[in-house]
Amino acid sequence: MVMIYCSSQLLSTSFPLLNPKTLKFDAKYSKNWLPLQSTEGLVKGFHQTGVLNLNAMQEDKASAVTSDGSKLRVPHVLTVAGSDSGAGAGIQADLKTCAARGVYCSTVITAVTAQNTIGVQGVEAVPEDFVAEQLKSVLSDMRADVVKTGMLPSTSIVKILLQCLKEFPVQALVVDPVMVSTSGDVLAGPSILATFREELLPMADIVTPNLREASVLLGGVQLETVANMRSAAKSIHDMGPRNVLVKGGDLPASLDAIDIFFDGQDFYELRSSRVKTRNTHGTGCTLASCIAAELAKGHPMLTAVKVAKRYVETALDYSKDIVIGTGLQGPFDHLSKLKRNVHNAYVQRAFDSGDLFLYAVTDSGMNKKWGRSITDAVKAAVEGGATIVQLREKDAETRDFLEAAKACLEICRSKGVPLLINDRVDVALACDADGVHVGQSDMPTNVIRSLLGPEKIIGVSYKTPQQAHQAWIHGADYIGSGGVYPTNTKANNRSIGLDGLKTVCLASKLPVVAIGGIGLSNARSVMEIGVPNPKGVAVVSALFDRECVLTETKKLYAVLMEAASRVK
Ligand SMILES: Cc1ncc(COP(=O)(O)OP(=O)(O)O)c(N)n1
Ligand SMILES: Cc1nc(C(=O)O)sc1CCOP(=O)(O)O
Ligand SMILES: [Mg+2]
Repeated sequence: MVMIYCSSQLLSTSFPLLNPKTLKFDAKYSKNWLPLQSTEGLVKGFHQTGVLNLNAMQEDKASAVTSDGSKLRVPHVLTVAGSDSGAGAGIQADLKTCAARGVYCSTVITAVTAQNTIGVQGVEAVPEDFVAEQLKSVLSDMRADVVKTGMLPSTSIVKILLQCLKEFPVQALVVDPVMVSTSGDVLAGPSILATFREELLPMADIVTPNLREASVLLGGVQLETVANMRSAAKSIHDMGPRNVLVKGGDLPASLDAIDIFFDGQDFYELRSSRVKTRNTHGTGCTLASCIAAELAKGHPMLTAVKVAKRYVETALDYSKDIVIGTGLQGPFDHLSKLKRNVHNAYVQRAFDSGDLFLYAVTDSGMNKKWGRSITDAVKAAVEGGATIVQLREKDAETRDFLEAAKACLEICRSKGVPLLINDRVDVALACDADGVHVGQSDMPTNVIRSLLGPEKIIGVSYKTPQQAHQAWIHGADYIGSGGVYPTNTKANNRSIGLDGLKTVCLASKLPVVAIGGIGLSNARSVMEIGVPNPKGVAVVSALFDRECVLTETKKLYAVLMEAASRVK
């Protein structure tokens, strides 16, 4: 017998599955488990078979959570499945799903398929001993929280897996009973059916058959209605799995995608609108691995199933018109990222310090004063020679700001000019802007980087050499330094003068753009301070608090070009 001891506070914050309040529910959901005793501060549990199971994981997490942050374990799904060369399904879908859901995924490959959007051209099973070796390598060292199975091509492989799970128990086993591919190709022969029914399903915490698989498991019954699905879920539950999800994606004459979830007591009819798309290859693998990922995070089974269904629906909707392959069934985009490079045919080029040369920063108040839209102002600045644009719309409504940003992006991209958003990382993300400019009190650079990704431009405002060093350490791309001169555009702004700018420029390993009170009359002095930095000037009122933005931008560009030629 194995016992663990945890404070109730730790239980409730870190281990919802073992919270005394929910223990009853978990004992039902994972029927190998029984609570022995539940007292004020202590919970003792044991596995009926005497095998260390859920407790092993929780115990491990307990020490990880209470020790220093660097020891924190991440949720981990091990997928035991076949490789799909087309990468829409199988191991490849599982890896992408777990990555998208923020869960680590290790892989044991049971078979290699030659497969594309037309069908399965070949299957090569991995030798059984080698499947066993992969299982042992991962489970003996890496402690998976949840195992998810896909293609299991032979009875022996099922037996090897079950043996390994006895030796290295995990929190949950998710079984996607892959028997026939969506293109109709058989991936697991009839001999394996008995082993599925008699040995694998009784060990499963959830099994996720589609209509065809449910029918095969039940000896060929016809499944054509939601009522049929309910009775199928019940009959499959009788084979031993703790939960059953019968997927009705192929249900004839249904506008919705209806799945039936049965936990042994209650039925849940889960509905989502059917996404009209050819790109459905791999939805089964994806749904099961997402369930596994959510379980690994500690969510209860029904929550995991609902999140997984929503995840698949969202990914399908995002991918509904992408075109990969010539066959009837295409893959979808698990990470919802592919289209950005297809739609606009725009791939962001690397940031270059030369981009800072004439840096136009918009101001909604000035645009209103002169009766201009943001887009008209940006168009004029770009035509006049601005080499980078920042939308600094301090009092715009978020929705208006986003719409304006999208329109300005089109203008800037048509001229190859990067467009940054001031302060609002959310708006930059939503419109896929080229980057952001932030100040000292905005989001930290490393957080912005993790949100925006490695290719985006991050500029940060700094006034001192020490701060300039920080910007470099934290991974910014450039520094905005000022106010060089007094300005009316930004309230209570401390000026650092040309000397202050020079000190920052000398200390900075990053390119610097000067800002604050700069215009036609003094841009030359800024560019000629006698150090390699600054790379340019950032201006607001000198361009936008003027009658003609185009003319003023052209004039400033000419001044800067002349200064640059002198510096050379
Ligand atoms: C190029 C450039 N440099 C500095 C600033 C100032 O940014 P911040 O300190 O965040 O102040 P606000 O612009 O938000 O008022 C800038 N916007 N651009
Ligand atoms: C937005 C901003 N940031 C500053 C800083 O010192 O960081 S000065 C400034 C305003 C710049 O406007 P103008 O070109 O009209 O002087
Ligand atoms: Mg700011």
